[in-house]
Amino acid sequence: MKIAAAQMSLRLGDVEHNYKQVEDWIRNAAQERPDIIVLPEMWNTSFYPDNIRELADEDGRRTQAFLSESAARFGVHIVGGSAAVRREGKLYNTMYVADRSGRIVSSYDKVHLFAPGHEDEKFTPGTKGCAFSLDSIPMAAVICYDVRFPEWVRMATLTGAQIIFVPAAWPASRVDHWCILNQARAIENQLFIVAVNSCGSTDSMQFGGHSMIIDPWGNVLAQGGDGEEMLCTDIDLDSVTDIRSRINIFHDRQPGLYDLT
Ligand SMILES: NC(=O)CCC(=O)C(=O)O
Repeated sequence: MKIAAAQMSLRLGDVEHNYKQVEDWIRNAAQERPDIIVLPEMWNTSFYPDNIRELADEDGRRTQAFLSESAARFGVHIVGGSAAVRREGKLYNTMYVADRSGRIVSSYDKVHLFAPGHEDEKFTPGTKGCAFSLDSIPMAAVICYDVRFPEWVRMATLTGAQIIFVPAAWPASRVDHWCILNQARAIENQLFIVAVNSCGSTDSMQFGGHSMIIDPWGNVLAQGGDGEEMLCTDIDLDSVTDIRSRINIFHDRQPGLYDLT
């Protein structure tokens, strides 16, 4: 399976520019004939302008139509990072996944909102995880700060996922955490992690890039630098069963003992 990860620089609050840019990137990535294109977090507005409430996509209608139409046009699955979405007057940081027929197969509202950046004051957290299949392969997704919560990523793994996507808008100042956490999540869950960060800067934030495609042994198959870049890599899904047969943590874990309260 071939994965393309779009590490891009987005313009804060410039929704039209960002749509055009994402459209160009999807068109260019499609020339490499990937099975899946993955976008970063909150690509419609960047993370995040003061007037986010006005700019957010009402009911995610435009985002879903755009991802669906792009996926069908280029015959590629799109894990749509996330977009700022307004539903019933509330703001959400929402991922949509479109399969190559153009069907929206999953959506996910970010559950762990980044309180140090006041995301929790503006946005409403999701209440459910995200698991879906593409080409009959089970996969899951979390968004950015979610990756700091190993229990949440383990829950996603226990759905049978072989790949977990982590779109992000992670700052350069903590890019060492980003790399280590993603690698740890791949090793401890014995699956592929496709972690796609933003790069570039806004007035107050420098995003860290260093998107990563990591195999279930923790090997980094592809890694971005600081700037814009499309990572494109083949992954061998057989390695999930191979590694789990060598060290079978899913057989050896003791879930009955994991509540000490
Ligand atoms: N967009 C985010 O969730 C930022 C997360 C972050 O900066 C961190 O966990 O550190």
